[in-house]
Amino acid sequence: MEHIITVNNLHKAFDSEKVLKGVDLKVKPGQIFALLGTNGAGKTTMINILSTLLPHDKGEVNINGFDVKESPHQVRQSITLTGQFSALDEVLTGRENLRFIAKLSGLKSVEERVSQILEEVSMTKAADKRVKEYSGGMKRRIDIAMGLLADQDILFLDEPTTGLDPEARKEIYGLIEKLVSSGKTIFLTTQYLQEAEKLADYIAVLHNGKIAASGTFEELQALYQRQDEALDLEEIFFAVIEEEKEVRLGYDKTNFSTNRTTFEAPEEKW
Ligand SMILES: Nc1ncnc2c1ncn2[C@@H]1O[C@H](COP(=O)(O)OP(=O)(O)OP(=O)(O)O)[C@@H](O)[C@H]1O
Repeated sequence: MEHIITVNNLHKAFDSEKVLKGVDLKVKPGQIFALLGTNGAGKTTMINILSTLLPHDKGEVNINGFDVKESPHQVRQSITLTGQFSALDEVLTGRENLRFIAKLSGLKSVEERVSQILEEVSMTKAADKRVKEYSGGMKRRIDIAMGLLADQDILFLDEPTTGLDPEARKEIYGLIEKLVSSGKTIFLTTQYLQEAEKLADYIAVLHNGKIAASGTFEELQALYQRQDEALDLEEIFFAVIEEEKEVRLGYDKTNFSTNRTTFEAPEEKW
């Protein structure tokens, strides 16, 4: 399968607020795909639609060969979602939390699977301590571990490092890299652009309800330059947003030059 996630012309409105206005994107299997956007751009809305939690108004979403509207059950069997807020019971230990979810999911060989996953997220040593004694990074690792129990192919991680200190963020990124090297596809949102720059195989910027720019970091660098100077992802992100504003309002460009001629997602690069 060339693309494990395909989104075509996706629209979503809440009452009169149009949040997604024709999103197109494609994700290759085994990639780390980072969706970036300012607060309120619609990143969580996207993740919720792609993971079948929220119905969309128009367009097609295909996950692992299944349409989210026609085959939500099969989509759910292909994915896991770790949201922005921890789903852990603080009174239980990490192991007990995992055991609970493993049993609820009807997994076989629960103890063996739980130990295996604890090892995978490097939490074997602290597994029998109560979650309330864990650091933020440890909690997040158990949160991600819950999603790994059933061994799905695609992981949606909504801001997996938000609220963590730099060291804990590094640990989570190490874990994400490990998961991808074991064959998972990761679709994540993040506010930490430097980390997305280092980690992501493919980056898309959601702005004004559409993908305003997308590509590998190197492709984005080639498209957005300032006087032939290479930009980092943060500078590219602001250039994209600034450029969109200029195009919508009809301003002249002043600060940034781009090699872009259109503002459509560069399909040929997928
Ligand atoms: N259930 C809902 N009902 C009404 N409006 C909603 C709902 N969910 C999201 N919105 C609105 O949709 C817009 C996009 O929200 P969303 O949470 O998807 O953005 P985001 O990019 O994830 O933001 P953040 O980075 O702050 O988490 C916001 O204006 C939000 O208020």
